[in-house]
Amino acid sequence: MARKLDPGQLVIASHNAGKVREINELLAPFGIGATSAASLALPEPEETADSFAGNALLKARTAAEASGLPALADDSGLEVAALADAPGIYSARWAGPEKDFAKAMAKVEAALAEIGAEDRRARFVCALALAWPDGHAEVFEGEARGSVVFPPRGDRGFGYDPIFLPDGESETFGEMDPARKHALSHRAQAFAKLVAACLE
Ligand SMILES: O=c1nc[nH]c2c1ncn2[C@H]1C[C@H](O)[C@@H](COP(=O)(O)OP(=O)(O)OP(=O)(O)O)O1
Ligand SMILES: [Mg+2]
Repeated sequence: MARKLDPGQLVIASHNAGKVREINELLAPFGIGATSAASLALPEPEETADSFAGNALLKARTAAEASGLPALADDSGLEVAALADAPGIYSARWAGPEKDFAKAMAKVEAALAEIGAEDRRARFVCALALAWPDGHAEVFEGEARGSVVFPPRGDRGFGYDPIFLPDGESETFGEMDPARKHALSHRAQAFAKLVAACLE
């Protein structure tokens, strides 16, 4: 049995504004007041684990310990099949310290061109970790399957959204209405599992 989350205060342990916005939109129907890690000036831990779940747990535990509140962290990334699932857990790092995702998307295109790959299959993966100050934690994973397209399309969303075309859709995550992204995304899939386990 997963531990239930009280509708009190929750810290969103992320320094990525795009993610924080999406997580707030997902939390809105549950009446949970969320504070951002940035507004509490929480430290940004080094992501030393070798999996999405491991890094999500590390971020959630650090924030729960520092704030004394339950903390929700998200570790996510883009896996491109022809690139042996790169950039994967290194998705943020491919954008460099300046967080230049135009550069990161161009790197994906160049890496595919370099090996002459025609296979464009890709997926977004998200691990959400919920940690309490006493050390208890729960992790939930979700994925969205699709393909990468070039050139990038659309300026909604964040990160690699402009090159991700979900299976069965005609618009990239960068083009589509945010509500549509929430119906399909890796983050929304993981969140639905969290809701079923910890909020209902
Ligand atoms: O829905 C998404 N749409 C587009 N790109 C996405 C998405 N979800 C993850 N991504 C990419 C960009 C992000 O920078 C990286 C996650 O890296 P990740 O370490 O989990 O997040 P981060 O460093 O940006 O913020 P933080 O660790 O403070 O939560 O994967
Ligand atoms: Mg990060």
